[in-house]
Amino acid sequence: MILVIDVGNTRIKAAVFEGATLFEIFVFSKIELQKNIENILKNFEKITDLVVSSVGDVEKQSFLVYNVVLNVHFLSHEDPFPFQNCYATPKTLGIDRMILAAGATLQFPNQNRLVIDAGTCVTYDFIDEENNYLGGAIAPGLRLRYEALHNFTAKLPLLSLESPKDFIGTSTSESIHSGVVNGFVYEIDGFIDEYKARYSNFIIILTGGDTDFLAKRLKNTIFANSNFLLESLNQTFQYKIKND
Ligand SMILES: Nc1ncnc2c1ncn2[C@@H]1O[C@H](COP(=O)(O)OP(=O)(O)O)[C@@H](O)[C@H]1O
Ligand SMILES: CC(C)(COP(=O)(O)O)[C@@H](O)C(=O)NCCC(=O)O
Ligand SMILES: [K+]
Repeated sequence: MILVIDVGNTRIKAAVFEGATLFEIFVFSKIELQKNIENILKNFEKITDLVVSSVGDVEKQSFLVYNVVLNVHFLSHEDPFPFQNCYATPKTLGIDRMILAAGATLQFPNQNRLVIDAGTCVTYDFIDEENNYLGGAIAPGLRLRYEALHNFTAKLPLLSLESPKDFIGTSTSESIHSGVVNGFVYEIDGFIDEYKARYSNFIIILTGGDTDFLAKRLKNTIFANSNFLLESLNQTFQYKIKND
């Protein structure tokens, strides 16, 4: 049994797998890390390996303390991946994006794939049918847009995510919701349309904390799976064991 942990910039997500079977998912904050790992290890005594993907600012030591009872693995760009990395700066490519690309390559063979991860940032990653990872885009995520409007102005309040009533906002709050939510949705659909203009055929995987909110609002057909990164982490680790 393995415990996979994805440290993002907002939250930590963890999952217990045995082979391809997912047993349970846990979502928590950085300060609750130790308490959660200890609980998980107590409930799943068969866990032998801890597999970590981190783009957040959690110290490696927070995981290395478990080295006495578990094999601790930090995935990095030096591990084997099932695609050709064509990024001009492969060492600065986020490990979360590499794992998403690996999951897309392994789960959807012989086709073009676009992965959209709507987390703290929204990231786009494209892997063509010959398994070349081409790159994509990084933009502020949904929550970040609300926070940026508040933090960088004198007058705008900090609002929580809400569906705009219309694209014409008739108050300060409605204008903010329209700008953030509609703007985000138009942007994602706009990106998808650009990819469609260049590639006749590809599948789209949507993941990240805003998956469910976005899935029903996009005009394009997508495969929505908020657990895609955790599943991909498990698959990338299995791939590493076979190919190291
Ligand atoms: N309970 C929650 N706490 C924080 N963000 C949440 C929560 N539920 C949904 N979200 C949304 O999830 C996004 C963060 O997604 P997530 O995948 O957790 O990010 P990351 O992987 O970067 O840590 C935010 O934009 C926010 O709108
Ligand atoms: C773009 C990211 C900040 C996204 O992080 P997330 O929203 O998943 O927390 C992360 O993938 C990262 O730090 N990337 C490094 C730069 C790059 O991928 O080119
Ligand atoms: K992301």
